[in-house]
Amino acid sequence: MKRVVATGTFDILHPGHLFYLEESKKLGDELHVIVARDANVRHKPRPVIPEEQRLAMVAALKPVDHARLGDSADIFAPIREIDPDVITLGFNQFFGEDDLRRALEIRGLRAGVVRIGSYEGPLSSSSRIVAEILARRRQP
Ligand SMILES: Cc1cc2nc3c(=O)[nH]c(=O)nc-3n(C[C@H](O)[C@H](O)[C@H](O)COP(=O)(O)O)c2cc1C
Ligand SMILES: Nc1ncnc2c1ncn2[C@@H]1O[C@H](COP(=O)(O)OP(=O)(O)OP(=O)(O)O)[C@@H](O)[C@H]1O
Repeated sequence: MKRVVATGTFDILHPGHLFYLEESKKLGDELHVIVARDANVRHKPRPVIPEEQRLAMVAALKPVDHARLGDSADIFAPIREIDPDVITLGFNQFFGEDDLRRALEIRGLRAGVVRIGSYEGPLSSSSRIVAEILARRRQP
């Protein structure tokens, strides 16, 4: 049984998320998704949707076998528990592949790392959807 781990914030779901999760699932038999904790999303504006609600929506997607909230303090704690064969990185995730490989090796974790490509849809970005809503609802 080959386990794959995908990660992300998944604030406002769109086809790019689905593409990333479908491509991740193709790399193994069981897809586990780690959803970022609200408090850990510091590299961009805080998510609009609370973490439990983001988790519930991700868990309901077809390619997803298991979804959980990430650890608050140690991002490698869920990886130790799941013990995946592969960890996928999305096209715009800030972790470098080699940095992640090194961090896993130092901790004695055996997972390989695969970068997934991007899906080019018109509104395939949570932040672009938020910007579009703000633009359309702005008072004249
Ligand atoms: C291997 C790996 C494990 C992660 N584990 C956690 C975790 O336990 N808790 C958490 O809050 N975020 C975790 N993250 C980070 C988020 O899931 C997400 O990748 C990060 O916030 C970047 O968000 P983005 O999808 O908006 O680029 C992990 C990321 C990676 C690559
Ligand atoms: N258009 C897309 N094509 C492929 N993968 C995507 C796409 N959008 C997001 N992903 C991937 O889905 C995962 C979760 O993405 P995230 O929650 O950061 O959404 P996002 O739409 O990129 O957010 P934001 O627009 O706020 O940066 C990440 O691994 C990310 O690379």
